[in-house]
Amino acid sequence: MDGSLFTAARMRAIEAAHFESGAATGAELMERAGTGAVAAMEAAWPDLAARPGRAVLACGPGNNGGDGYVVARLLAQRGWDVTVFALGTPRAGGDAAGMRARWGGPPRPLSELRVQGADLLVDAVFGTGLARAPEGLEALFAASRAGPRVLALDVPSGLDADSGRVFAPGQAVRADLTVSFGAWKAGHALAEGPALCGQVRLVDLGLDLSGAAAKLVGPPHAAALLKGGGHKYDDGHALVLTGGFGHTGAARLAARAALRVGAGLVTLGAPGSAMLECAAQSMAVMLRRVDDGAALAELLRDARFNALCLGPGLGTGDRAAGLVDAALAAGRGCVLDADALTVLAARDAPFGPLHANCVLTPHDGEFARLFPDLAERLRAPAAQGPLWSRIDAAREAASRAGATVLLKGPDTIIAAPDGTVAVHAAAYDRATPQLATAGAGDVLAGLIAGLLARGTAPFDAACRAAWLHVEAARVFGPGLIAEDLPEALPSVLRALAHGT
Ligand SMILES: NC(=O)C1=CN([C@@H]2O[C@H](COP(=O)(O)OP(=O)(O)OC[C@H]3O[C@@H](n4cnc5c(N)ncnc54)[C@H](OP(=O)(O)O)[C@@H]3O)[C@@H](O)[C@H]2O)[C@@H](O)CC1
Ligand SMILES: Nc1ncnc2c1ncn2[C@@H]1O[C@H](COP(=O)(O)OP(=O)(O)O)[C@@H](O)[C@H]1O
Ligand SMILES: [K+]
Repeated sequence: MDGSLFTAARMRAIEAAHFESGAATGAELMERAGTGAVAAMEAAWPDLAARPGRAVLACGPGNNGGDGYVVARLLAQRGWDVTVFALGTPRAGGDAAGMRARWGGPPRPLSELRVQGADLLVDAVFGTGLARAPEGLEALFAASRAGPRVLALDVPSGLDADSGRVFAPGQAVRADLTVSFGAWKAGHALAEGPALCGQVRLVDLGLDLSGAAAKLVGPPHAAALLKGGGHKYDDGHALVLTGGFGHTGAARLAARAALRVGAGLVTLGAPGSAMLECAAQSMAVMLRRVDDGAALAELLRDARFNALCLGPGLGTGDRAAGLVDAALAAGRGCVLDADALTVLAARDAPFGPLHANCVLTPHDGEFARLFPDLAERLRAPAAQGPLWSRIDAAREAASRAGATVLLKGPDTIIAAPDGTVAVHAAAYDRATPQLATAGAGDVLAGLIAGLLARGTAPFDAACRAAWLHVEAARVFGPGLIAEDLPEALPSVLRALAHGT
C-alpha cells in the first residue's frame, strides 16, 4: 500500500465532484470498477483465469451491488457459470439498477445463498455505504470462511470502511482478495481490515483525489537518514534515562537504536545503583550518573544534549517523576514512552508540561490510561456507522496533548497537534508479526530519539522511525528478538542508499 487513506464520506464527495465536472458518469465508473475487479482477480489467481468455473455473487441494494452486477456480466462473458444472490433491489433509475438489468437475472434472494461447488464467491453486498450493523448475513459471513476463494468489492461487507472495525465479532465477510475502487479506504489499513481483506489491490478510477484522512508512511528518502559529513555533534547527542539495577536492558536497547539510526552521540543516564551494570555492557554508548531530577536539570545545562528518551525501564516512582519533570522543563526533543507515560497518566493534569517537541509513544494500554475517554469510544459498540477509528482517536489525542502521538500497533498511527495524521500499516506485504516481542517498543522509542537528536522534526521522526522499525524486522525475519532490530538497521540503510 502507498499513498493516502480516505473515508467513505470523502470518497462520496470526490465522486460527486467527478460527476459534476462531467469527467465521467456513475455508470462509467461502475463499469471501470467491475472491469478492474475482474482483471485484479485474474491477475491474482491465474488458474481461475485459465479455467473459469462456478462463480457465486452476493449483490447488495446499493452501488456496491451495482459493481457486482458488472462483475457477474463480465465473468459470464468469460465462460463462468454465474449465479447471483441479491439482498434487496437497487433504486429504480439508478446506476446499480441499470447494471442489474444489463446482467439479466433474475437473481435469487440472498437468504438462499449456497456456495457448495463454487470456485469463487464475489462479495458485493455493502461497500462504503454500510450504515449500520448488518443483519441476516450470517450465511454469507460463514460461506466466506469456507470453500471458494473470496473476492470482495471495495471492502468486505460488514467491515466499516473508515475504521476497519466490525459492528460485532465475526459479522463481516473474510476475503482472500479485496479490490479497492479509486483510493485506499482507511479501513483497509486499520484494525481488523487487513485480516478481513486478505490482499488488497487498487483499481484506478481516474478520480481527482484530495482531502485524505491520513497519509500512508512510505520509505524515507535516503538523504534524510544517511550521514552528510561533518562533526559528530552535527548529528546531535541523545540522552536515554534508565531505571535502577536490574532494569537497564530496555533503556540500553533504546540507546543502541538511537546510535544506529545516526545520533552523533548517545549517553545513558543511570542512577548510582545501575552504573556498574550499564558500564559493563556499553561501549559506544556513554554513561553519566543521573540520580534524580535535579541531577538531570544540571546535566541538561549542556545544550548539546538535544534529545531525550524517557520511559523504557524507567520505573514509576519519585525518581522517574522527577526526571520527567526535569526533562520536559528543558524543552528539548523528548520521547515519552512506557513508564514515563504511566507517570504522566497518574497526574491530574498530565498534558500541562508537554510541548511541541515531545513525542508520546503509547501502546493501546498506555493510550487507554492517558486518554480513557478516547479509548472507550474506540471500544464502544455502535449502532450506526461510520465507526470511530484509531485515526480519529490519535488525532484527538495529539491535539489534547499538544504533542506528537504515535499510537503503536500493527496499524501504527502518528498524529501531530495540528491535525496531520499518518498511518504505518505493518500489514499485507509489510506484515511483521515477529515484532510482537519484548523490547520492540523500546527500540522504537530509541529510533525516534536518535532522529530527534539529528534534528528531524517530531512528526517526521516518528514516521521514519515507524518505517525503519518494521523494515528492520522484515529484513531480519522470523526468530527476531529486540536486540536484533538495531543490528538490522545498517542493511536497511544500505538498501535505502542503493535505492533497492
Ligand atoms: N459512487 C461512485 O462513483 C462509485 C461507487 N462505487 C461503489 O459504490 C459503493 C458505495 O455505494 P453506496 O453508497 O450505494 O453504498 P453501498 O455500500 O452499496 O450500500 C448502500 C446500500 O446498502 C444499504 N445498507 C447500508 N447498511 C445496511 C445494513 N446494515 N443493512 C441493510 N442495508 C444496508 C443502504 O440502505 P440505506 O442505508 O440507504 O437504507 C443502501 O441501500 C462503493 O463501495 C463502491 O463499491 C463504484 O461503483 C465506483 C464508483
Ligand atoms: N503484530 C504486530 N505487527 C506489527 N507490529 C507489531 C506487532 N506487535 C507489536 N508490534 C510493534 O512492536 C512494538 C511493541 O511495542 P510495545 O507494545 O511497547 O512492547 P514492549 O514494551 O515489549 O517493547 C510496537 O512498535 C508495535 O507497533
Ligand atoms: K463488498
